[in-house]
Amino acid sequence: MTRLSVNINKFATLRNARGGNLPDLIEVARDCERFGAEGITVHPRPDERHIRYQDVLDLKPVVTTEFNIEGYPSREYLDLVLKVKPDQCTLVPDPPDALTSNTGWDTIAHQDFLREVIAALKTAGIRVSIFLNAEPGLVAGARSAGADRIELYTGPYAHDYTRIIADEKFRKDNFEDTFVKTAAEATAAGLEINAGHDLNLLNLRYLKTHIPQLKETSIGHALVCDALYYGLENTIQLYKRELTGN
Ligand SMILES: CC(=O)[C@@H](O)[C@H](O)COP(=O)(O)O
Ligand SMILES: NCC(=O)COP(=O)(O)O
Repeated sequence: MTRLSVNINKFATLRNARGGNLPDLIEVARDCERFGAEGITVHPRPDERHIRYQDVLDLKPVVTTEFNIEGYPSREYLDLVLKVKPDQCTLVPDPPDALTSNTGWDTIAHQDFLREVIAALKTAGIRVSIFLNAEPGLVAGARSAGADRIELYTGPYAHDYTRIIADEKFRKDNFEDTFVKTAAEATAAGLEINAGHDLNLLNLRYLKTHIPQLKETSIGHALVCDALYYGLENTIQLYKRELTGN
């Protein structure tokens, strides 16, 4: 089974736009779970452009499925997650001014740093996933750093999706030899696999079909946009249907 973890960053973007508490993130998280979400993901960025550190503290007692906190392992991030102790931390190499996450870790160059951070989080009983580009050669470094999971950065997959499904040579070079091979390497190394970034109702089923061992997809931007048209409950059900194949 592949869990759908709803990333609620963009609900916080809307809330912050007016300075009040509408939409109320606590209600959003509760409703997402009531509508079928199997996890809640947040990504508190240093500038608190959407999710604020206080939101993370407020959400902790509310989330009853799986709580996944993404972020760059700065001192502030680590102090927060070691206080909150979520089910999972997903480490991303984003600089503070990143518009969004747009690359994964160099698990070789950052091996010592990742190993130290991951050890501290696992000592606190937190599962650790690290954001990874679909490059099979990076998997060994993720394993030796002590990660429990990798999260495949699916931005390039989403960008190239229509060519991937239409062009056999392009598909081999940009999906089979990257995403599928990286997933196979990770499974062989004993790592579980998450995926996320720019996944949507168009491209999700194909990814799940070709990487059936996916444990979790965390989806936010497109899901929130779809919810504006289809409603949140219906949208969550539509995304889950793409993961179950029904
Ligand atoms: C790690 C990842 O791909 C997403 O969590 C992404 O970072 C979303 O962040 P924004 O909502 O700030 O774009
Ligand atoms: N880890 C990916 C995530 O949480 C949401 O990414 P996106 O769907 O907002 O691109």
